[in-house]
Amino acid sequence: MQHLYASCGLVLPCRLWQCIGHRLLSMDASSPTKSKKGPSTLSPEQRQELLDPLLQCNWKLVDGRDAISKSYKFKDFQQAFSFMTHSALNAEKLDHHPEWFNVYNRVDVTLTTHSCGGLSSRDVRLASVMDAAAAKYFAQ
Ligand SMILES: C[C@H](O)[C@H](O)[C@H]1CNC2=NC(N)=NC(=O)C2=N1
Repeated sequence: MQHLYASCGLVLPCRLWQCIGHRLLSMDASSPTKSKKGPSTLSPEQRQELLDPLLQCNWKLVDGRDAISKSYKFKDFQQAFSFMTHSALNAEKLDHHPEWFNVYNRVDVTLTTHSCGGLSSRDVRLASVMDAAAAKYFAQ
């Protein structure tokens, strides 16, 4: 079985995806995310393990801040807005929210964690959720 990872057409074996997902879950359980301190920024090792797959799927590091961004293009406004609705509902469930901009069929997304001032596991999770939503709504 395979998991369609992201809208870039990259297909990761399900086992690899489970490995990344499992890593995210254990980070959330063991890191201060669950404590009053809130999420912490990714370590260099976590960046390599968790961010590299996203950078292969058209996510880019943002100049001048610890954030990632991606521009999605859909067939029309209806699909772009469906993607945004789906992503917004999931962002709310994750209690983690994107910075985004929409014009017609384009949605530009920037992810970072405001409370820790940089990239955390929550951004990786939300990026994965948005890529899965984009695949559902046929981003080009
Ligand atoms: C109170 C609430 O949990 C926080 O404000 C959450 C909500 N969504 C968030 N989203 C993002 N991107 N960064 C945060 O630090 C953040 N914090």
